[in-house]
Amino acid sequence: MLGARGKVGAEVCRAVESADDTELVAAVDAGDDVEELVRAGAEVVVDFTHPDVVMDNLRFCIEHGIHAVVGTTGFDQSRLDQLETWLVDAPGVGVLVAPNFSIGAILMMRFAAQAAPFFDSVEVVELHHPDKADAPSGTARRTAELIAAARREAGSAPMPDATSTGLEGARGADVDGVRVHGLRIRGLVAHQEVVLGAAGETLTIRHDSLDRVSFTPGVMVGVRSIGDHPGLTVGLDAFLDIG
Ligand SMILES: NC(=O)C1=CN([C@@H]2O[C@H](COP(=O)(O)OP(=O)(O)OC[C@H]3O[C@@H](n4cnc5c(N)ncnc54)[C@H](OP(=O)(O)O)[C@@H]3O)[C@@H](O)[C@H]2O)C=CC1
Ligand SMILES: O=C(O)C1=N[C@H](C(=O)O)C[C@H](O)C1
Repeated sequence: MLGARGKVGAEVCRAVESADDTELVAAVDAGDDVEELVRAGAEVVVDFTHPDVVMDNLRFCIEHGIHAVVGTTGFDQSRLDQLETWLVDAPGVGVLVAPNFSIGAILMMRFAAQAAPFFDSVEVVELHHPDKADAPSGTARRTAELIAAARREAGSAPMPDATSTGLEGARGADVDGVRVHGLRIRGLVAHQEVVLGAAGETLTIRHDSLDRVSFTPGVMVGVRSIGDHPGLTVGLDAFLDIG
């Protein structure tokens, strides 16, 4: 485990230790020697650290032939391309990058993409605890990309928006043409709403992670599956039987 003393890392350590078919061989956090992963013979590394350090961690894992299950966010296309490049020299190694491991969040993204072509307007609102480093959240970024792809494929018209003047940021970030708004509120964990609208109606799809245990079943699916999936996989959907 990389990020073993972090909020999610601590939950993952508990899940790995309490399962019959997995063993926690190394619990590494900031300041610890990453070589411990190799000395301990880790077959799979789970990374819940920080966007600033995750790429160095993954280069280390790939170079040492260790599969990786990555929850850390802050990934854009250039980072994913970099991982693909490193993986060319390590053909047996699998890396899973999943912006959200909770089954509810994965379904929320699916439902949003499915609904998006049926409405004129779609915007994403993500709400998180204020200790979060990245904005928008990885989940919101991925949701917006999926919505944009679904609308492109359906030939949807551009979304209506008459804004011609306003304060910078007031309309959120533009991710692939989809507006994403971020709130950072003490007391929250991880929440997201996708708000869709057409003449005379709106549809709101909301997901709430109320506790970080919501992420661990999905992480365990990733840990058990990644060895059979060499190369880069983005999103846990590929390992779930959800069509
Ligand atoms: N994909 C998903 O389902 C989810 C993803 N996340 C993402 O996971 C990441 C971590 O979230 P969270 O647990 O809340 O954050 P935390 O800050 O609670 O935990 C991160 C931990 O990683 C440690 N760390 C920092 N640098 C290194 C390093 N080089 N090697 C090993 N450990 C290191 C930190 O130490 P220190 O504090 O001393 O710097 C800290 O203990 C974030 O990017 C978050 O967005 C979160 C929830 C779910
Ligand atoms: O930092 C968090 O807490 C979370 N990060 C992930 C993200 O950026 O989407 C997943 C979840 O939202 C919790």
